[in-house]
Amino acid sequence: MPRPADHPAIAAPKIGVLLVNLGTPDAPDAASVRRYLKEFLSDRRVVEIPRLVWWPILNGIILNTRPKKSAHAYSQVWSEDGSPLAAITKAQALALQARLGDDAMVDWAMRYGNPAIGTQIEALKDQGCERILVAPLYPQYSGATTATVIDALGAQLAAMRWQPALRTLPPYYDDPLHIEALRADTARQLAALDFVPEVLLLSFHGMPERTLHLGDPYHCQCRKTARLLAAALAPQFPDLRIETSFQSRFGRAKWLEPATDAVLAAEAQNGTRRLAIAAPGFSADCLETREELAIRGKEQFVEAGGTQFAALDCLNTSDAGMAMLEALVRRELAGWI
Ligand SMILES: C=CC1=C(C)c2cc3[nH]c(cc4nc(cc5[nH]c(cc1n2)c(C)c5CCC(=O)O)C(CCC(=O)O)=C4C)c(C)c3C=C
Ligand SMILES: [Fe+2]
Ligand SMILES: [Fe+2]
Repeated sequence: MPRPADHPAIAAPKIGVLLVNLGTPDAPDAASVRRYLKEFLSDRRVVEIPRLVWWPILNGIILNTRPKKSAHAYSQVWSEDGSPLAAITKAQALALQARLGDDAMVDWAMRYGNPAIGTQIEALKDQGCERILVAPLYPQYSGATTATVIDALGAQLAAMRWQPALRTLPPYYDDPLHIEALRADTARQLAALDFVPEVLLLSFHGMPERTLHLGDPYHCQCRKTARLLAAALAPQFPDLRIETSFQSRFGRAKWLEPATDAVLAAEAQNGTRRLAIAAPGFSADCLETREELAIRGKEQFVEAGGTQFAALDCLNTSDAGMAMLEALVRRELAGWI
C-alpha cells in the first residue's frame, strides 16, 4: 500500500515563500511617513521604553516633528517604482520566483506598512499554499527586526481557523553562502570604481547599546559578518583597510559604537582621502543606505577633507545575492519537498 503522500493521484502540497523586510511609507509625504512611523515606533520591541514614558514623547514630539524631516529624506531617494526598499523587495520576490519555478509560489511583505504580512499570508493560503516559508530578510537577528516579523506572523495565525504550516528562515549572518555572496558582489563593485579606496567602511544599522547587555545577539552577529567578510576580501585586496561602524542613531540613549558619521569624519581628518562604504546588514537598499550613507555620508566625508567616496549597493537583485537567496530558501524547502 503506498502511503498517501506517494499516491500519484494526490498532488504535492503547494508551498509559499514570503520575503519580508522592515517596511516603508506609502508615499514620501509627511502624512504617509507619520502613519508608518506611528506603527513602527509603537512596537514594544523597537522602542523598549515604558509606555507611560514613551507615549507622550512619541505622540507629543516625534510624530509632530520627524515626519516632515523624514519625508524630505525619502523624497530624495524615491523612485518611479516607489520606495527603494519596497521596490527592491518586490524585485527580489520576482527574481526568486523565476529561479524557483513551480517549486514554490513567492510573494513579499513589509513588516510595517504595505503590503502587510497578514494580508500576504492570507493571499498565499487562498492560492492553495498549505506550507509557507517566511523569510525575514535580515542577515543578523535582532529583537527589533527578525522577532517582530515572527510576532506579526503569530498575530495572523491567531486570527485563522485553518492555518498553513510554517517555517522561518534562520539568520544567515555567518552562513558561507552569505559571506561568499557579499565577497563576490563587493569585489565586483570595488573593481568597477574609478578610484582605488584606501578604506572600506562596513556600516551596520545601530541599536541602543542596552540591547546588547540585555542579550540581543545583533551586535555580535554584525561583528562576525564584518570579520568574515574582511577575511574573505583580504586575498584580493591586501592593501584595503576594512573598518566597521553603526549608523542611524535614533533618540537620546547610547547606541552601538563607533558611529558611522563620526568614523567618516575621523577618517578624513586623519588623512584618508579615498573611501568606499558598504552596508552588509541590509539586504536591500533603502533610506538608510541611499540617503544617510550615499548622500549625507558623502557630505560628512568630503567636508572633513576626503576627496573620493563611493557607496556600494546592497545585494539587492544582483546575481550573487539572488543565487544566495535561492540556495538559502531551497535548503529550507528541502524539508518539505
Ligand atoms: C537592518 C536592521 C535594522 C535594525 C536593527 C533597526 C533598528 C532600529 N531602527 C530604528 C528607527 C528607525 N529606523 C528607520 C528606518 C529603517 N531601519 C531599517 C533597518 C533596521 N532598523 C531599515 C531597512 C530602514 C529603512 C526603511 C525605509 O523606508 O527605507 C526609521 C525611519 C526613517 C527615519 O525616520 O529615519 C526609524 C525611525 C530603531 C529605533 C531601531 C532599534 C531599536
Ligand atoms: Fe531602523
Ligand atoms: Fe536614518
